[in-house]
Amino acid sequence: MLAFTKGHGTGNDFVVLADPDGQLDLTPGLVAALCDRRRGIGADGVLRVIRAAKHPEGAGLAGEAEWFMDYWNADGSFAEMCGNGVRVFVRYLLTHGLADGSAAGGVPVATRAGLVRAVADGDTIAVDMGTPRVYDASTATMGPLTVPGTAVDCGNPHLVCALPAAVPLESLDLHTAPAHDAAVFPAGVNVEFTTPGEPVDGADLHVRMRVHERGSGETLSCGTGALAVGAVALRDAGRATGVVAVDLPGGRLTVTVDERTAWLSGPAVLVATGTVDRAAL
Ligand SMILES: N[C@@H](CCC[C@H](N)C(=O)O)C(=O)O
Repeated sequence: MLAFTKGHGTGNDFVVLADPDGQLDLTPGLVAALCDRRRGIGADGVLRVIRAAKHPEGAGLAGEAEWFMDYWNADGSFAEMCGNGVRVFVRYLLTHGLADGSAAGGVPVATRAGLVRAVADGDTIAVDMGTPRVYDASTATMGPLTVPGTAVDCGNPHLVCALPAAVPLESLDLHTAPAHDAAVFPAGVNVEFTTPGEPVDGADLHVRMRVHERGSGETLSCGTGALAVGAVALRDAGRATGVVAVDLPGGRLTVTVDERTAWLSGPAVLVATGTVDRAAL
């Protein structure tokens, strides 16, 4: 039997597996079976909680972070980064006394994209994600609709596409992945579609979005996707810094860009614990 915790950040849901010493034989097949919404637990991805020193990709950061976020997409593929995943991961560490929430500088977490730090404040967990790199123009195509977009590196790859005013966000069929340019995104891409939102108190800009995630399909929320959308919204507004409210089907995330970095914040909760019969998956 395998013990698990289930958590989510604005509806982007994860199976959390505690494997501090790296003894679990976690395979793409097991990840996909756990994430299966009919035959398994169901999730957009798996977060393995493993000591950085015990994971080959985390060992280099073991001096700075005790824990490595071993993130897997629902189809069993890896991703370099997951913004909502980090927030749920830190919620797990704090709930289980595995990290000090009052530590100066926040809770450090090693990821495939490097070290991030998170700060908890009640229901909200904010992560210093570093400044996203807005770097290229490209397109996404769905059937007859081709939408120009902007490539953004948040540790993982994103393509942010502003919809024409005549195409409502709700009208998109994201059951299948939008086609993208493999020359720009050789490792695949997460595609965000955006439309402007009404003014929101406390934010300089407001954007609504939906996302098709590499390896997980359409999800209710994507933290790095919101980060990418926030960075493009600020660029398009001619601003170097500011606060962007990003509304997704699963709720609101806030992106705050200052001279040094970019913060991603929003709720992160643990909702269930249990055991799963590995042999029955
Ligand atoms: N939902 C995540 C992103 C997860 C990884 C992504 N699917 C990829 O393959 O890059 C988030 O909250 O950032």
